[in-house]
Amino acid sequence: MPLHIHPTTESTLRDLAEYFVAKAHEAIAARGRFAVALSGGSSPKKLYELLASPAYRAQVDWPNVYFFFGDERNVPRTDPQSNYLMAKTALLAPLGVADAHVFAFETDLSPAEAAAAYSKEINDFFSPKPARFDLVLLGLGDNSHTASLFPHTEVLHATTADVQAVFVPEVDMYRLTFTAPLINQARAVAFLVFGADKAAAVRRVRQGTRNAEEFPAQLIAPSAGERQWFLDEAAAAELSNSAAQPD
Ligand SMILES: O=C1O[C@H](COP(=O)(O)O)[C@@H](O)[C@H](O)[C@H]1O
Repeated sequence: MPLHIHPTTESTLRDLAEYFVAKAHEAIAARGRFAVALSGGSSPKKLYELLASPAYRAQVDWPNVYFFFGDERNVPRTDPQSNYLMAKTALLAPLGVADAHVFAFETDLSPAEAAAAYSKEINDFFSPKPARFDLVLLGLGDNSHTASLFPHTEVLHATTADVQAVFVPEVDMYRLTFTAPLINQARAVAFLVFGADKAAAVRRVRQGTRNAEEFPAQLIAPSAGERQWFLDEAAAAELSNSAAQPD
């Protein structure tokens, strides 16, 4: 079912953790490894803590998991805003993931150089095949951005499956982000959204008039993969019954 709505944030997180475990099993059984792109921002920390907790840590063959980041703030890895730091603290360090399995942005480079270097790392990892993540985790901002695909930014028009740097006036900083074409090459994409302050964005992205300039998350539509939404009831509150039906 592409749309998973739960009464609480906790049950939403558990469902997504189970989905993560299932996708990891599937990928490792089929290809010997699981390549996942983590999301950042405020929503996924609890998911990462759950995955590292005793209930889930034994369910995944972590040594065969490779971690990437779907976007990053252009800040040092030690900065509290760093997506890498959050994931390291909540997930990677508690699990003892080897550094060689963690692909973090080199934010000491210029934004353009960091984006180019990350694109190359991704291409080298998947070479000779095109970059195809087993799972891309995504959040949704209350302005309908996802990854660092912000409204009215140039990166929304990207036609190449790579990583780009974008200056986002709204947050007054450079961000580094997967382009929509790169995300859409994934085998699976999962949005995690909770809280009433995201309800309007969920409705606009899922049910609103097509307008990716205003609602960038509308760009996410895997060409040969699945797209899942994990919502709590508060985030799903503005969906009409018909829109609450599976995609
Ligand atoms: O996919 C993502 O979405 C968030 C927006 O999520 P929020 O929980 O911070 O509102 C984004 O900023 C984040 O970096 C990204 O990976």
